[in-house]
Amino acid sequence: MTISLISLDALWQDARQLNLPPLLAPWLLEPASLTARFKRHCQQFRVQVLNEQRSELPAFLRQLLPDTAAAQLREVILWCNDMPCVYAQSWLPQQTVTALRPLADLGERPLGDYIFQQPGLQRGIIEATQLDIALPLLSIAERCYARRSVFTLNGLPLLVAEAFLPAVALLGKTR
Ligand SMILES: C=C(O[C@@H]1C=C(C(=O)O)C=C[C@H]1O)C(=O)O
Repeated sequence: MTISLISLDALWQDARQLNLPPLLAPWLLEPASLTARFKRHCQQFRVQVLNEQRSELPAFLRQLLPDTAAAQLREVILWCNDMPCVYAQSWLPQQTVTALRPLADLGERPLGDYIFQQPGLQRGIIEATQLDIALPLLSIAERCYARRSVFTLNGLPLLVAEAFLPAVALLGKTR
């Protein structure tokens, strides 16, 4: 069984009910595409793919993605002006990837650039938590705020989780 680089098994709560740090709150609560928000804040934005493979869904995600046996796991770093800003972990159920072929070979194309263009996109509630993120290759070992939500595209689900790395606080608060 393959596992993700980082386990996001934590106590997740509705982000609107949490007392979030003022500098991070606009990022954690962003209802639209995080990719689009970063592109507004950065001269250079890019996606670094860390891992993309078919995986068994971890038990702690089964309630969020019921009826999902296998999924495509995608782990990326979002870079803004050469600073690592987000570690993202997405779980794309096999039935969703089969129906929406571009999800099968995104490569360095941001997931958000695809899903936010699809008519019929719906987003569930945004949950948030704090958890330890260790990315030795980037010399990162931090307790970070993270968010996650389930998207549905014409009824087909996928889960996106994003952990905000320390560099995000340097990006300022302008929209
Ligand atoms: C869902 C979005 O896509 C972003 C890009 C991701 C990717 O390319 O894997 C993952 C999470 C998001 O930060 C978004 O832009 O909101």
